[in-house]
Amino acid sequence: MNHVSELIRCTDFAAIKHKDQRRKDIEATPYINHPIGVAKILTEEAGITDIPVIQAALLHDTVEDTDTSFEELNQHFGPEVCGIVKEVTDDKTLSKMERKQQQINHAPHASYKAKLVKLADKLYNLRDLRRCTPCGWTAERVQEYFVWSSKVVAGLRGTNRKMEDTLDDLFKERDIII
Ligand SMILES: Nc1nc2c(ncn2[C@@H]2O[C@H](COP(=O)(O)OP(=O)(O)O)[C@@H](OP(=O)(O)OP(=O)(O)O)[C@H]2O)c(=O)[nH]1
Ligand SMILES: [Mn+2]
Repeated sequence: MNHVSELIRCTDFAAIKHKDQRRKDIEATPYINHPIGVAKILTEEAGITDIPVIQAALLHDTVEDTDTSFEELNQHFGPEVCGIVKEVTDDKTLSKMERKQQQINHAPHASYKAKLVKLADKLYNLRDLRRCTPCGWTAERVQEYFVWSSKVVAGLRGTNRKMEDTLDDLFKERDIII
């Protein structure tokens, strides 16, 4: 199958899976805007043309946030895409604090392709936080998310200059020393 239809298949799959999910902003933006935006950062800003990386970006939150299983991803999109999504999926059996710590610990050991998806995910979410504060979040919680993200990004360095430089500007704006 050609690359365009591979990408549309992923977009369609993710849109169906995330259909009842909304972002945490006041406007309750459809959640699918996030994976599509992560894929766009990779193609438009980071210069990535590797199709499995873009597919994984489109699908990256389906297992973590919906009823999707890795078997399903493997069946529909094959082992490479499924493997990248697995690498960027938090273990939901752990507590939130443990999950956050695991992201910091695991980041340096992720594959190059998974690191690309993680960088784009963090960049999207930090820009989103800058755009507006999620419902119920205090300014302190926003700042903590920036500080935690900077620790995850520290383990992803040396992967993509463009995304790392853009992230660094966002950290500097928040007085986070990197
Ligand atoms: N900035 C922002 N984030 C929102 C919004 N709506 C949903 N999110 C999601 O919330 C997650 C960050 O919030 P947390 O409180 O840290 O995590 P939680 O959802 O597990 O409780 C991100 O998940 P994630 O993509 O899995 O990434 P991460 O948890 O690895 O950072 C992000 O995509 C929004 O309006 N603004
Ligand atoms: Mn995400």
